[in-house]
Amino acid sequence: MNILDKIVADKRKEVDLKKSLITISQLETSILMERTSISLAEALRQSNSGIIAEHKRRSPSKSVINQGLSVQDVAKGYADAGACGMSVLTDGKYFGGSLDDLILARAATNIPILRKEFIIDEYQIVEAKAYGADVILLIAAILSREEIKTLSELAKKLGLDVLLEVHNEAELKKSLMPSLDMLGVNNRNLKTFEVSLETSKTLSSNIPDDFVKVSESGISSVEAIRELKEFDFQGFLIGENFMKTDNPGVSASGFIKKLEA
Ligand SMILES: O=P(O)(O)OC[C@@H](O)[C@@H](O)c1c[nH]c2ccccc12
Repeated sequence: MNILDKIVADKRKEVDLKKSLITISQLETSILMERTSISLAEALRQSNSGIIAEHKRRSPSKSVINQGLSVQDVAKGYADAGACGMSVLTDGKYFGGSLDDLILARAATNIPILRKEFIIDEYQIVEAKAYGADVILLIAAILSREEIKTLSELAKKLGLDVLLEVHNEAELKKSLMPSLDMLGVNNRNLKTFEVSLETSKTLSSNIPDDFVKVSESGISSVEAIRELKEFDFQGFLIGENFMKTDNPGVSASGFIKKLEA
């Protein structure tokens, strides 16, 4: 079993357990169900920098990145830095995140927030909305076309944006459908952890213009973003490069200033 299979097997158990403890109707009583979501796709279309800054304490590829920060401070720092959006890891076992992180980030900022999670069930989409997310991630490597359709259509019904993540041409071909807003190319292979920005560059021409293109992972320089922009990418998801520092907001701010200079 590769790491992605393991994560998904654990996630199925976790979701089954949660469903037995808190029903969808209970989730739907959250006052955040009434909140109007902010579109990340729209924000990216209008942004110069296109930075989506991530809160990530640890990861299977890196182990510990930064365990000692308050997610509210990180969220405020990213928003003050001029990040276009924020991504919050909510997986606990492999990434050290939680739904509390999501709701605390929500309380701290008004920029669009992506729930970064391994979504395999409609339950997790209602949960995303109930805890204040604006956007959900769907990962093509772990979903069938039918599942992508059902999940993305539910997200749209709840007013959420959908970022669909691919890593190769087959995943991209199987996934294209109108209920997606953004197409993300993950430069990291989630099965082997290999990272190459070439993945984004190679796949970009196969992504139709109606989707906002996002390049994800392994981005650590302004120069890399300038290159990716030439391939029509408008969004750039950056985690470790900011999170490995003592003050991710300050690093994001310096990065964005340099990019916009
Ligand atoms: O820390 P990085 O290399 O900047 O990567 C951020 C983000 O792209 C990465 O965390 C990520 C992209 N897709 C995912 C899917 C699940 C978990 C994590 C991810």
